[in-house]
Amino acid sequence: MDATNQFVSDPAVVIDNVSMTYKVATNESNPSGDPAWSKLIKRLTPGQRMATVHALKPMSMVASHGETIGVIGRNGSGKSTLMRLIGGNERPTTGSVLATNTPVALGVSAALMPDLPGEENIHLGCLAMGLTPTQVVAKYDQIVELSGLGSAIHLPMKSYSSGMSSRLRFAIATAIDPEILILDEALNTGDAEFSQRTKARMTELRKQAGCVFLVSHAMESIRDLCNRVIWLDKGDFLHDGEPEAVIKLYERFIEQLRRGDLAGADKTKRAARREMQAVEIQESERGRRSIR
Ligand SMILES: Nc1ncnc2c1ncn2[C@@H]1O[C@H](COP(=O)(O)OP(=O)(O)OP(=O)(O)O)[C@@H](O)[C@H]1O
Repeated sequence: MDATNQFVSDPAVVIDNVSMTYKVATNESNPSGDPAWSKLIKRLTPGQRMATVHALKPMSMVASHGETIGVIGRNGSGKSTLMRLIGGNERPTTGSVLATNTPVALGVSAALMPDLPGEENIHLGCLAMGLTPTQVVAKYDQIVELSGLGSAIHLPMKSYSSGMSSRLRFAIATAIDPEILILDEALNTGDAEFSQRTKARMTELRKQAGCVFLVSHAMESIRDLCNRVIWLDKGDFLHDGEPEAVIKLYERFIEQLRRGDLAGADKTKRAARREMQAVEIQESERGRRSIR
């Protein structure tokens, strides 16, 4: 059994040939060279064209229960796009995302109200995630403790620093012991003490066989919290494996770019892609998929 196959036990999320393409208006002349868009272009404001952004090129992977998967890559590589697709916030252009449960993103902030104190926002956030009022009461102390906000929990959320509100959002999002949790750049604003608590909570989730996706530019957080890492670059799924191995390749690539060694950076990318053991998801019978 190869390194990739060991990830395939007990799948939580299956990403089956998923890609995401956006069409955006641009002032650049003939950005995509796609004649099919010429009719549409005529209807746009003069001077504007449609550009095609390949935010995520076709990719397949399987995330299992008990995995904390770090998602790394340069700006604009498709990390957040992939998280939105996994979270069900957007539909992919091709392929499908299958999950064993509804993924919880730290974006419960949508349900939170800046004018209300943290304590009332705990109720709002938990209700928005489907907890009953009795369950919220049972979880309340644990959430306040994890947030580490102390008496600030009685202050309106609009008075919180970005670190404080991200701590509260993390505490709320993990309160329901989510089976699938998406943390997109959510933990970077916490201080050292919160990092310890976050780590402990994420270890608990992993032990309960949760599956966590963690997008971060902070390699220390990725090293600390993840047991698997995927690397995206300009929409390409470049590598997938043990954190140290993937981070080493990524850091070499970034260093080569910094030095202006484009040939070296390209070589690193090609090596990463070549070494990756891709999974193949097959439809064994209508509606049933198997993983190779
Ligand atoms: N709604 C959208 N409409 C058009 N283009 C988009 C949209 N969302 C993302 N993109 C484009 O898709 C590409 C990937 O963006 P994405 O936000 O997924 O990257 P990222 O890896 O999360 O970047 P960062 O590290 O900067 O957060 C970028 O080129 C971005 O401009």
